[in-house]
Amino acid sequence: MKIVLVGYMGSGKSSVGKKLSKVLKLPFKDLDSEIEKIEEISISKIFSEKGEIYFRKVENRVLKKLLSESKHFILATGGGTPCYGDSMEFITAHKDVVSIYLKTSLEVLVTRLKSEKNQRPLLAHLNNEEEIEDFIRKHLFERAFYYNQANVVVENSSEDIAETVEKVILKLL
Ligand SMILES: Nc1ncnc2c1ncn2[C@@H]1O[C@H](COP(=O)(O)OP(=O)(O)OP(=O)(O)O)[C@@H](O)[C@H]1O
Ligand SMILES: O=C(O)C1=C[C@@H](O)[C@@H](O)[C@H](O)C1
Ligand SMILES: [Mg+2]
Repeated sequence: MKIVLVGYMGSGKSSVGKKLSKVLKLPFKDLDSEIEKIEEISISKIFSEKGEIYFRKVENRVLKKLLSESKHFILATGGGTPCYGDSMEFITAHKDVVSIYLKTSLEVLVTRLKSEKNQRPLLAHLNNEEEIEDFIRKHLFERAFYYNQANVVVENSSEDIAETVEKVILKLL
């Protein structure tokens, strides 16, 4: 089985994915880290030096390469992965892939991301909590169309990562 986690920045794909991989004893892959390995620079540098369009093309290509492998794994995607090109179609077309949308409330996303915004190039320019909230509200509204195409939706607005891992496992049974 391949499990693909989708959701907004800060929804917990990387954190939940790592824990889930330990419980299910499946290898964990993070699409952002895979891209950084292949490109040999950080995501922030890809955005600033090569631009977002370049990043989206690489992201789509690396996603397709990973999902075409016969190995089983848990993949944490980037926050924008399903929202560009044919990426979400590609994910849902694979019958050996279970896609899971980690759904997190606007309030919680703002709380989590305000201290981590500088690690995320799309948020780095925002100056205060109000701007962060306004940006995320609009962005999440646009992106929810893609996230909602996932096979399963799991709420991840609590502080407790283990609780979310349990919810995911119950949905997989
Ligand atoms: N219930 C929870 N599940 C996951 N992460 C949580 C939870 N509560 C708090 N966090 C924190 O939220 C932050 C964001 O999580 P994470 O980096 O896993 O998000 P992400 O979805 O991978 O984001 P991105 O799309 O930017 O890669 C982390 O610092 C994590 O510790
Ligand atoms: O939501 C997004 O578009 C992004 C999320 C991160 O995971 C990275 O993939 C990058 O910072 C872009
Ligand atoms: Mg991540």
